[in-house]
Amino acid sequence: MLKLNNQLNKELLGAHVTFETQENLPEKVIQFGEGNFLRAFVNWMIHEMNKQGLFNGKVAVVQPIEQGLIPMINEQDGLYTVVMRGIENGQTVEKNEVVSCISRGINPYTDWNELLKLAASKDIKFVISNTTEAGIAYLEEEYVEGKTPTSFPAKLTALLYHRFTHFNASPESGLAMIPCELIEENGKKLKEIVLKLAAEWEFPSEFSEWVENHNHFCSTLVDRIVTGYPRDAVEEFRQLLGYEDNLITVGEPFHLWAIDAPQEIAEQIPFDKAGLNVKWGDITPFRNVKVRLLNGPHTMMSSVCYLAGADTVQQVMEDETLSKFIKEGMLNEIYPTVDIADVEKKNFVESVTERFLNPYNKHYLKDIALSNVYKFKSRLIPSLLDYTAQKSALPQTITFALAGLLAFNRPVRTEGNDLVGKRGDTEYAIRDNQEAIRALNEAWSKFDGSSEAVTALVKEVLGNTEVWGQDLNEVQDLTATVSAYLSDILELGMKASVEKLVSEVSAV
Ligand SMILES: NC(=O)c1ccc[n+]([C@@H]2O[C@H](COP(=O)([O-])OP(=O)(O)OC[C@H]3O[C@@H](n4cnc5c(N)ncnc54)[C@H](O)[C@@H]3O)[C@@H](O)[C@H]2O)c1
Ligand SMILES: O=P(O)(O)OC[C@@H](O)[C@@H](O)[C@H](O)[C@H](O)CO
Repeated sequence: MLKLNNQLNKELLGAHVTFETQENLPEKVIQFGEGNFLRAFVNWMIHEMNKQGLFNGKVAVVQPIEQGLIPMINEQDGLYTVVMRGIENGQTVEKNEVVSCISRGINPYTDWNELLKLAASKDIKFVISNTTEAGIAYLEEEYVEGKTPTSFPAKLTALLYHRFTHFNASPESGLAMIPCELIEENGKKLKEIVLKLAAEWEFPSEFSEWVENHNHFCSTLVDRIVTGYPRDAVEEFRQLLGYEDNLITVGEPFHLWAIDAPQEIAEQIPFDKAGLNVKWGDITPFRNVKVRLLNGPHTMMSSVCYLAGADTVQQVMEDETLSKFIKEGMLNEIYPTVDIADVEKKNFVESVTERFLNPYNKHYLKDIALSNVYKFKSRLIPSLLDYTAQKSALPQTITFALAGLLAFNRPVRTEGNDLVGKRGDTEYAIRDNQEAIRALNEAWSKFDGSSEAVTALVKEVLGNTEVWGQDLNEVQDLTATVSAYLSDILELGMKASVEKLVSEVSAV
């Protein structure tokens, strides 16, 4: 890799920025995932605790898949800048901070033994992860001693087994797993897969008992909008910071981490004592409100508003029609399905609206649209079903967004495993899980433009139980309504169709 003269690393750091190196702290955390979010959220928090002398530990970062940022992380001695931009309590926040809690990056595909060695360290207490929703998934695979397993849960199982044997099953050697993946009961799901793999790999039953009794798998819910590397403002940041940093990650000041863990873990990793917004205890209320009222509207806008011409969340919120569309969905359709006190709900919606309008973070709809079929299923279908059950009618804007999702996922061609869609003259990548890609590609390939073909396409896609986990055609009136909206989108274009929808909804 090309080394730049002015690139951030330990040597350069002293000359350019003030910080505490916390050089000799022990590695206490193994972290699966080196992405933008973890660096701007968990690592930023650990850095904050270290600054206050409350944790005194470093993080060894492991790349979960073969391609990743480990070489870049090591090139910069684990250092990178978190750029915080936004409005907090009415005040503009603009902070740049070099985070120094990462000791090193380990590539398990080239250094598996190094990772096992670390797993056998008495200092290690935590495994933190964010491997996207796709990462906590069971994959059938063989265990071959000394060989890097493929999936993240399989890597974790092998690593825990090594620790178990190294410490002769001692209860004190158990770890706390703190996953951040945005799936329901992430900790519980991760544990189930670990135990399933342990049984399949015929590890001794004492290992499973040790996993059960002396390790904790905490379910968590994370919240911070992180837009990542500022790819369209690289020069601006180079000037501002005075050094090159290939790992800058941009995020908003707002942060919330709800962690369901026993008291002893809260004491070992005392985020809240460092003034961080970490809530220990039941995470269910936080999860419902956040996934439905923040991620849900994001997913609605990622297909509909992108095809209507907007590129960023801020542009959506500043456009009269598009913001009405999103607000209608949030306030009148999703809001009644969230079961928490009205005051809290109102506060949350107000803060989300302010966060969506953040003028400093460019949050691209194309990024949010990654895996948007999968996200629609987990972030919007529950609201659609609850609303329909409550009101005996379909939520119009969410239903329209479902039609918009089908339109967004209309391929003009394929490229490797991805599909390519088109907005005007601009092509965009359609990336999703294999079932969704297959279902949409097949359905659109039969489409001949007739009105019967629209209904047939909608029926086929909504009926794909592999994609949705159920047959959505069974929801009263859904097939016909989505078909009508999709016909509008195909005939009038997206912007005019949203205008039509918004005027119909406001007239009711
Ligand atoms: N960016 C945000 O605002 C934000 C906020 C809250 C939660 N999240 C969650 O964090 C996740 C990562 O976001 P990011 O912005 O850091 O993305 P990123 O692309 O920077 O990082 C993705 C990480 O996931 C790993 N990964 C990807 N596919 C994988 C797979 N199949 N198996 C194992 N690991 C895999 C990558 O190696 C990388 O470490 C998202 O899926 C999202 O649910 C993001
Ligand atoms: O990160 P994703 O791709 O799972 O979802 C896109 C956004 O909805 C998400 O990143 C939010 O900004 C985040 O969940 C806020 O905490």
